[in-house]
Amino acid sequence: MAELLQHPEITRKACKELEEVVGKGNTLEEFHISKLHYLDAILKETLRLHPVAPQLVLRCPYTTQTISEYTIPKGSKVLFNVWAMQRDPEAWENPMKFQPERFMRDAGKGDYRGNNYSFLPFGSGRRVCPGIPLAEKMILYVVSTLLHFFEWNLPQGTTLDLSEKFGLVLKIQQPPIAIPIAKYSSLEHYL
Ligand code: HEM
Repeated sequence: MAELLQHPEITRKACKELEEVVGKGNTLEEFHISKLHYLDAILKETLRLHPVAPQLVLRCPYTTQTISEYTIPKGSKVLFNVWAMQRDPEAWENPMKFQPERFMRDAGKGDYRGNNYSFLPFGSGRRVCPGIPLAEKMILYVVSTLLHFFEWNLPQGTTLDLSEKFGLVLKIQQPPIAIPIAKYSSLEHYL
């Protein structure tokens, strides 16, 4: 939602997709979700720039391992800086720009199962997040519903600060305040 508040053109495209797939004023149902390709690309781009677990979960090898020219001694604590990997200019064009279209052009780039080492928002390997199907559906469902029924604006005279607060879980430093305006006058859309 914070990235969308910063990018009105992207929000307009997402709302247009919702109107085409769900229909003006219709309730979003589970079967619509797989048809929301642009919203899916928005989710992927958000998880690329703002991975929930920026360093994944600590790994600790049982035996000494050699990977390329690196030796990782048994018992080391290994963190993967996914935050940096997902902003690597060698892997991503204009890495600092919020551009959902990059995932529309190349669907393989947005594989959540950890096969593309430049994009690991849910981790990889045997400890990969088992909640991917639920997370993917629920985030798209909630964000799409918020966009389909409300127009969102920043309070007048305010700007959004997307600075992050690092930790095991990545958070936004200043939680954004946004004002919803109902798109429909009839109460039945909101009950
Ligand atoms: C946006 C939503 C979510 C994100 C970004 C996310 C991300 C992650 C990440 C990065 C890991 C660590 C993977 C690794 O180190 O390789 C993880 C682990 C895990 N996630 Fe999620 N997750 C999400 C939602 C969920 C949901 C909805 C569930 C359950 C319903 C869930 C259950 C778990 C569990 C149980 C683990 C530990 C797996 C293990 O260590 O074997 N997650 N998640």
